[in-house]
Amino acid sequence: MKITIIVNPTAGNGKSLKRWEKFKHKLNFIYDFHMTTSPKHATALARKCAETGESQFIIAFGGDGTAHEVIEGTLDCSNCIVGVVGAGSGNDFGRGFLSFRNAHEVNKYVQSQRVAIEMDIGLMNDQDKKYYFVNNAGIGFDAYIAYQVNKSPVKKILNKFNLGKLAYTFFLIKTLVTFKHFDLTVNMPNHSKKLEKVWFATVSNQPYFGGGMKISPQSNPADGQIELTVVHHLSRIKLLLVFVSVFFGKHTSFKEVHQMSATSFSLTTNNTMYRHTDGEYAGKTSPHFADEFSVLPKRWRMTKLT
Ligand SMILES: Nc1ncnc2c1ncn2[C@@H]1O[C@H](COP(=O)(O)OP(=O)(O)OP(=O)(O)O)[C@@H](O)[C@H]1O
Repeated sequence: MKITIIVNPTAGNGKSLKRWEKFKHKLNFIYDFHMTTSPKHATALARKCAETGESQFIIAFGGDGTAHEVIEGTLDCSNCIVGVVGAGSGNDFGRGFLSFRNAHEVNKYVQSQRVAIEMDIGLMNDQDKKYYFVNNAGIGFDAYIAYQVNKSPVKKILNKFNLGKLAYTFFLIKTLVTFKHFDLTVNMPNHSKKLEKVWFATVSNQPYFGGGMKISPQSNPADGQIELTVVHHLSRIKLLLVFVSVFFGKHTSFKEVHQMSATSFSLTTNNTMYRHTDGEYAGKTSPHFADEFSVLPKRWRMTKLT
């Protein structure tokens, strides 16, 4: 089996590279190595490995974005196993999936039988484009905050002082004051629902989002289902309360939080709304045109750690 390590040096605002410099000296096997040079590069590198037809063990070294990109490059590769070393800022992947915590665990896996488990991936399809999501995809309030934080130069400056979360808090408060709700029509295989005054709708493949919030406690990335969480009809103050309770997975007891499980959801908004997939900007909704969210079961293979 060929082993390839793909490192995103920019993940965790550069901390990933520093961690890699120490990590590599503890590895006791032979591997190919690539450093990404731009967004989506990890997908191209992983796809190249997958296309060789050889058995491949590909390790993504970075944050959620890097894990996502490597997985996307190995979709439907039955000879590929993806392993992840979480070295980003949010690292929700490591909360919902099992990832390597240190070099010792990677060495141990390489020396073992290298057992793999098949995992689901989510797909968001609008009229023009497909977007995959490993963790979750969303529309509305949270997507707009993620968009603002990612494009803000302030985030880079604050990250240098380990204060990246302050940027998120700033945009959360700003958006809380200015955000205008939307109406959402949800179509599922056997019923439909109209929800008014919606703050956000999140479709989850695994429980965590936003850097540790357990938004969808019942999600399981290997069960052939995805879960929709819709938060609507509540005041700005109560929304803050919901956000706090999400950290403890207690938000599901609020009557304004709707959760449902299915293999697909078709979501239509009445206004243009920001979207994200795995925390990255994924365009905007078009009013009255549906975005299709579905689960693609068992489409990639992950290290099974014991
Ligand atoms: N050399 C590079 N220069 C600039 N951006 C890069 C480079 N390599 C990868 N990227 C991009 O960096 C983005 C962020 O990476 P990643 O999500 O892994 O780290 P993070 O944002 O710190 O972690 P998390 O998502 O867990 O908070 C990804 O969207 C990826 O496309």
